[in-house]
Amino acid sequence: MLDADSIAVLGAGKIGSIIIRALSEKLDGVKVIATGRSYETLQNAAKLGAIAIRENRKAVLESDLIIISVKPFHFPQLLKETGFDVWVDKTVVSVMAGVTLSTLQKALEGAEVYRAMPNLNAYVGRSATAIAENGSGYRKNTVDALFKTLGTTYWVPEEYLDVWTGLAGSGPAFIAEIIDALAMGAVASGLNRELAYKAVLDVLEGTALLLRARSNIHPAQLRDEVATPSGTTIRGLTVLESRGVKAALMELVEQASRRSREIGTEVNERVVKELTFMLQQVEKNK
Ligand SMILES: NC(=O)C1=CN([C@@H]2O[C@H](COP(=O)(O)OP(=O)(O)OC[C@H]3O[C@@H](n4cnc5c(N)ncnc54)[C@H](O)[C@@H]3O)[C@@H](O)[C@H]2O)C=CC1
Ligand SMILES: O=C(O)[C@@H]1CCC=N1
Repeated sequence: MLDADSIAVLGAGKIGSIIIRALSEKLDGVKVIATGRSYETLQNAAKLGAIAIRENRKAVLESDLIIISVKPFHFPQLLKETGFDVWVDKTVVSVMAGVTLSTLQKALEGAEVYRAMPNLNAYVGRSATAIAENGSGYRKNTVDALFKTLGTTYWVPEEYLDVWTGLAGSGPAFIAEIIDALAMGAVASGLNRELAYKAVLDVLEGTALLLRARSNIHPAQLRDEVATPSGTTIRGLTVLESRGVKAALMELVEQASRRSREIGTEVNERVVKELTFMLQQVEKNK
């Protein structure tokens, strides 16, 4: 049973619209309200089953649970639009990269806050979503049920969220790049693009299924089973080693994770500035 009659998705962009679609299709009797800046965004959200409106403040006031899916650097502007007197007793889940629970708690006074990191594989119900909570856990089961409509959920300490962002949040982009490179290699060797692309996707899906089916064996074991002495695989692996591809992939995740932490610090500074300004305005108008 969901402990929320009405859910708002603030910022119905790429991830927001996938969330709207999943909530509308998979949860019965829940009202989904979506906001966006452009006519196209609102029209798309309405098509996916949401009540699409322009006013963030109204969306928050009319909802029990709010998902924030604007870009991290648009968060201060969003706060300006909602005001800071609307959050008491609301449950808020941010999917913004980097933005910490402490920043959210400061900005959304009186709300119960969660930070989640899904990925675009949610489109096919296969997001690996990490979620961190900040204390009361009042609507934890509801938050879990919502994100299970996108795939698998993992409840983790907040310190893991930036790494999760660098690995699983950004992951579909990294894997897409590798898929493209492998397909291009096949094209360079004479296979047509269409067949090459199909083959890479089959290999990728099959390898993930195989590793899971064999009780999560270490990938190195599978690699060694494939690599015949003096065969084709070891010739290919030698290229990866000589070009430092493994080290590059390790650094890729480290750098992406670091960027998530940096975004967290930068957004916190901007939010504090915005809140200070908003409080000054309130004092002035007294
Ligand atoms: N794209 C991805 O793969 C993932 C993105 N995220 C996070 O989700 C958030 C959104 O990312 P995307 O969907 O990729 O971006 P996006 O740009 O596609 O979506 C953001 C939407 O918010 C709207 N917006 C901006 N300011 C607004 C305001 N004041 N009021 C209402 N709507 C407003 C924009 O017009 C846009 O439609 C980011 O914080 C990102 O870090 C999280 C996981 C995966
Ligand atoms: O690139 C980004 O910042 C966002 C977070 C995870 C996926 N996209």
